[in-house]
Amino acid sequence: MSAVISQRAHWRDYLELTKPKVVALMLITSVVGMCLATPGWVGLDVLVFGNLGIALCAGSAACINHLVDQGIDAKMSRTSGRPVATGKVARVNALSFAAALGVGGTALLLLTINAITAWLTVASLVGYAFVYTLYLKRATPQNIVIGGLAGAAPPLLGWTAVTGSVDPEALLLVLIIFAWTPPHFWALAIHRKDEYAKVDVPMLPVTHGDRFTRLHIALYTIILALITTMPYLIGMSGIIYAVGAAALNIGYLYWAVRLFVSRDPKDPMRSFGYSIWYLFGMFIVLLVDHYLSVLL
Ligand code: HEM
Ligand SMILES: CC(C)=CCC/C(C)=C/CC/C(C)=C/COP(=O)(O)OP(=O)(O)O
Repeated sequence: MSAVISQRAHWRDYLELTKPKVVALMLITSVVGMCLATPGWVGLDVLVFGNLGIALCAGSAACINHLVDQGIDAKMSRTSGRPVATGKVARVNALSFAAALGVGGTALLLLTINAITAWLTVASLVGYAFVYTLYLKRATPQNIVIGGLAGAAPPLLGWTAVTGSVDPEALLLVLIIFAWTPPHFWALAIHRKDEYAKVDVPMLPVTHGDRFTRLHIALYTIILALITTMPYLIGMSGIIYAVGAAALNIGYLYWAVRLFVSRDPKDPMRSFGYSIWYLFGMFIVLLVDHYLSVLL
């Protein structure tokens, strides 16, 4: 009896299906997209309903990822404890949950924000849950490069929630996350290479080896450092951003070089950890610069 009870799904299992920490960082980028879209303050309704709608749709996409990947998740030690992989949350319940989140999020964006934000969010949901998870992930080592576009969308979604239009500054914010995704993910993929090979997922370290992946992490980090200077160069952000971005880039370039020359097996996950702080820091610096530069 106790075994049955311990297997019963808890609300925390449903929360886990939404990949809450990933979605939380996405929401920071969408909030920054909103704030940078206007010289004034963002309306509380846009801030609350816009981010809630984006979060619900992103959570829905993450839940579909758990459903589609049930088989491979169950075979990899990093993911084998996930609620759908273990059977703790039944597939039908996960599917209903994903549908409710997706329909609820889309309706909220349509009713309280605008159509362009709603449809771009749906496109990101479909891009991650279906194009990336169902197809690209299993098809090509460029899976996360192309699929990264869906995860990079939140600052644009935040921007369109405020302006109703797709503008170049918003696309630059997308480009930052797009260029960040390969060094973010490939560091983890180096660490988990054997597991990906075991389940036949063609991640770059599996298909092209460790050295090639480390080189590509370094090249994308250089591209990322160049792209992140653009907000300053085009006058979108000021000196506070320039200094903050430079410091974060020096840190990431250090990790890229270290990863390329070092053989310490702990370094890939250290670099992965830095990637998350890097993106968080970059968007916080964009935000601080946006509000403080009027004072300078
Ligand atoms: C296609 C694009 C991406 C891929 C393939 C990817 C892959 C991953 C993987 C495999 C993990 C490890 C999860 C785990 O520990 O179980 C992870 C963690 C994480 N990712 Fe990404 N990611 C992508 C895009 C993003 C984006 C766009 C963001 C946010 C803007 C993000 C934020 C995070 C965060 C915060 C974590 C840590 C989660 C935790 O500690 O539980 N990722 N990512
Ligand atoms: C609407 C919107 C903004 C949608 C974006 C949704 C979203 C949550 C994207 C997350 C990207 C991510 C964590 C990819 C890893 O998937 P994986 O399957 O390679 O990694 P895993 O093995 O940890 O599941």
